[in-house]
Formats: sequence, C-alpha cells, structure tokens
Amino acid sequence: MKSTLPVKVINLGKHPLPAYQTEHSAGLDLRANLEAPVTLKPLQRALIPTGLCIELPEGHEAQIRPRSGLAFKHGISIVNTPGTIDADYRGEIKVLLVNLSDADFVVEDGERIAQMVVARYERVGWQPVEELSETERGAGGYGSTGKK
Ligand SMILES: O=c1ccn([C@H]2C[C@H](O)[C@@H](COP(=O)(O)OP(=O)(O)OP(=O)(O)O)O2)c(=O)[nH]1
Ligand SMILES: [Mg+2]
Repeated sequence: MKSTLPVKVINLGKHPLPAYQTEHSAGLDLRANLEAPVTLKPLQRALIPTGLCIELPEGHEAQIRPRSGLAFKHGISIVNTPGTIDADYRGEIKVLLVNLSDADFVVEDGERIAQMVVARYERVGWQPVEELSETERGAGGYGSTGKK
C-alpha cells in the first residue's frame, strides 16, 4: 500500500511491532507477550496480553480477529470476535482466546495469535421517524431468500 495511517504505539513487550505478512494483507498479526506459555484446555478461554498500547486517530477503530490457520488446525478462536479497540483506549491490547477443540492448546510466548484490522467508522446521529422507506426485502431475513 502506498499510504499508511500513522498510529502512535507503545510496545511494553519484548517482540517486534506487528507487521503485515504480505503486500496487501489487511491484518497485522498480533503476538502473545507472555512470561510463560499458557495452556488452554478444551472450551477454556484466556485473556492473552500483546504488550501493545496504541493511540488510534479519531474516527478509527481496530478489530481483533481470529487467524484462520489457528482456527482450522487447532480450533482456536476469539470469544468476542471481532474485538473492538476504541480510539480512546490507552490500555494494553489483549486477546480473549478460546479453545474450541477437544485437545489442549499451548499458547507460546511470541506466537501470532490474532490479527488486527484498522477501519474507519461513522458515529450515528439518530433521526427518530414514524416510517422507514419501503423495500423489496422489507422485514425478510434469516434465510428469507433461501430454499423454501
Ligand atoms: O478484544 C478486545 C476488546 C477490547 N479491548 C479493550 C479495548 C476497548 O476499547 C476496551 C473496551 O472494550 P469493549 O467496549 O468491547 O468492552 P466492554 O465490555 O464494553 O467494556 P467497557 O465498559 O470498558 O467499554 O477494551 C481489548 O483490549 N481487546
Ligand atoms: Mg464498551
């Protein structure tokens, strides 16, 4: 990408700053910053520190998303996916991993456990009304366009 968004960062941890793994990756891989490995038993969850504190520009959020490789190979996901990092959050970014497999999983220090995607957002200004515009879909949802 030609242009990048400047984001202030403090790295409390011992690993390099997150990096994009390929030229057009949307997500920066986040590493676990641990003093000792953490074992997740089946269905167990743990808040894993990353050592990173950031200052996002106003109008931006960061989403903390699972990595598909860990999900596919080991059933590792994120309980609150996508996690939301607010632009006014100054604490350490943490990742709420969960083990959805039937085997123990060990999170190692420095392991890439999640990815962070930064996105712009809009804030809503409510306009209370009596009616909403008519559409073909109307109130249909939850598979309304699928098989009968
Ligand atoms: O996966 C996550 C999700 C959130 N946070 C941090 C950043 C975020 O800005 C703050 C609050 O997150 P959220 O709004 O999702 O949590 P809450 O339960 O609503 O807590 P709060 O009342 O503090 O907003 O926690 C993380 O470090 N990791
Ligand atoms: Mg909140």
